[in-house]
Amino acid sequence: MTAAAVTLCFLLRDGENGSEVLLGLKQTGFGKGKIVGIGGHVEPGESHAQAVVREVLEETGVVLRQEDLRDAGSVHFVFPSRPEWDMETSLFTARTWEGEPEPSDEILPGWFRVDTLPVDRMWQDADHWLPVVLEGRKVNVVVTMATDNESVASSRSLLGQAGRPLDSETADGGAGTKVPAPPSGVPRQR
Ligand SMILES: Nc1[nH]c(=O)nc2c1ncn2[C@H]1C[C@H](O)[C@@H](COP(=O)(O)OP(=O)(O)OP(=O)(O)O)O1
Repeated sequence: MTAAAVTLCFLLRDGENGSEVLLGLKQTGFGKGKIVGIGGHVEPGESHAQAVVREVLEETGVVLRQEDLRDAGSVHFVFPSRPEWDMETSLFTARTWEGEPEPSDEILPGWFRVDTLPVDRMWQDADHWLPVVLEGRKVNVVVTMATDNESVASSRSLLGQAGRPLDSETADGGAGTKVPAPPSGVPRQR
């Protein structure tokens, strides 16, 4: 089965306490209740850049220009127990856009400090690749999920980059998701 083509864009800004990234609480569908990157499926006939500009507009109201996108590589999510969920995800960052993020039916957007990402409320693999992307580096990672479709069975960098999480095989053993208290202002939706 071919992995679905999806795309994510991480908007970055300078906050009072350092760099901040726009993420969002997923309010519907796949990954509901998790804090996720902004993006979605690439439609037939669209480039990945066109798709991410459209998705960011649909989900947050923010207007991006393709020329302001920075290519940050890709992550292949593999769900061996649910191959129909496999996704090949192109990643972008952006530092220039128009408008302020607004909630949509799908996403409740929010700014998070890059040095304290809400990893306990994200897909468990986020910690394996997102910090690298937000540092401005490119990734090319294959993340294989465990049979619970939540834990990470392994993650492997195809770039052979240095750095512990990306070039190490992990074996989280299918443990359940940790559910700590949510940060204030963002409702828990699990
Ligand atoms: N293991 C994983 N870790 C992660 O961080 N994001 C993942 C992931 N598996 C899937 N995703 C993301 C990638 C993709 O943007 C999104 C797909 O969710 P959906 O099918 O709900 O897509 P969307 O509803 O956002 O797209 P559209 O339906 O096209 O609007 O989930």
